[in-house]
Amino acid sequence: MSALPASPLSGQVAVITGASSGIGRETALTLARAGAAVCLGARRIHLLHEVVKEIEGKGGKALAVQTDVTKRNEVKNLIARAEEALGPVDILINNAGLWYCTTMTGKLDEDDWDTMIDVNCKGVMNAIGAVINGMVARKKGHIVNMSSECGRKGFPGLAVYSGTKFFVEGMSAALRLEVAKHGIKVTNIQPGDVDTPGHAISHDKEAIEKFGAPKGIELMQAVDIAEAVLYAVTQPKRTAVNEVLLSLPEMPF
Ligand SMILES: NC(=O)C1=CN([C@@H]2O[C@H](COP(=O)(O)OP(=O)(O)OC[C@H]3O[C@@H](n4cnc5c(N)ncnc54)[C@H](OP(=O)(O)O)[C@@H]3O)[C@@H](O)[C@H]2O)C=CC1
Ligand SMILES: N[C@@H](C=O)C(=O)O
Repeated sequence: MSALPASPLSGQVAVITGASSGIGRETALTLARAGAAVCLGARRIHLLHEVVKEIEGKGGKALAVQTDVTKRNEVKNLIARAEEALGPVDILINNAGLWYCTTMTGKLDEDDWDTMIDVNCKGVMNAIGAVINGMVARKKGHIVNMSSECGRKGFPGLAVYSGTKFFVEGMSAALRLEVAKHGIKVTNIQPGDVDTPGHAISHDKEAIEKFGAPKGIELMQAVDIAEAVLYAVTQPKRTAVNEVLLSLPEMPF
């Protein structure tokens, strides 16, 4: 099997949502290292600027745009700024997302339920809506959705979160069939537990104890998922990577 060229994404433009932390941050660094010009969207602009600085320090090209993916106009602005500064968007990484480990009984954290749906579902659709017709017009593009193993089966304590990722999976399966004829690929990345700050936002102590990230087991690292994204977006035109499921060996899926 031939080795990857030194800069397999040279000349390509990638937009990564949720690039201020965790998997999105590592994915931005990884795609930039592979030669892509990257546009980073998230709410914490100061963190995005740090990522841009790190990329530029290594000779890469990057742009930070403060973006709340739940606000459609802000997502359209993200894409417009990317296209203006870097060129047409070749790759969209729909990474922005969050989860609250919480049960659907007892004290109902319904506001958390709403937030997960807004970010993980509507946020993904806002980004797809902002890029898809341009990709169709150019007859090429790649949409990578950060799903989860929770998008493959429901996990107790993560029922609403699982539902959001099932949404991503179902939508992606249909979108993939719709846009294949336009030369657009759709890939879903489905990680198990990854060691990121995302675990810290949950506040339902009982649910966390019962259903939270496993203790005493080495979790995956954000860079592991970023490498999976790189694999998916650097395949030849003749090869479409539809799904990549990544699990903890000690907790096989
Ligand atoms: N860590 C894990 O175990 C797993 C994570 N995933 C998925 O990976 C993705 C990234 O999560 P992870 O890196 O772990 O968590 P982090 O908390 O480290 O990163 C989440 C990112 O999403 C961004 N984000 C959240 N809400 C919004 C919003 N409204 N608008 C724009 N950006 C937003 C955050 O940016 P900011 O706050 O600056 O806006 C941040 O950059 C998520 O989709 C998650 O579901 C999937 C499987 C396993
Ligand atoms: N990090 C997990 C949620 O707890 C997942 O997305 O699988």
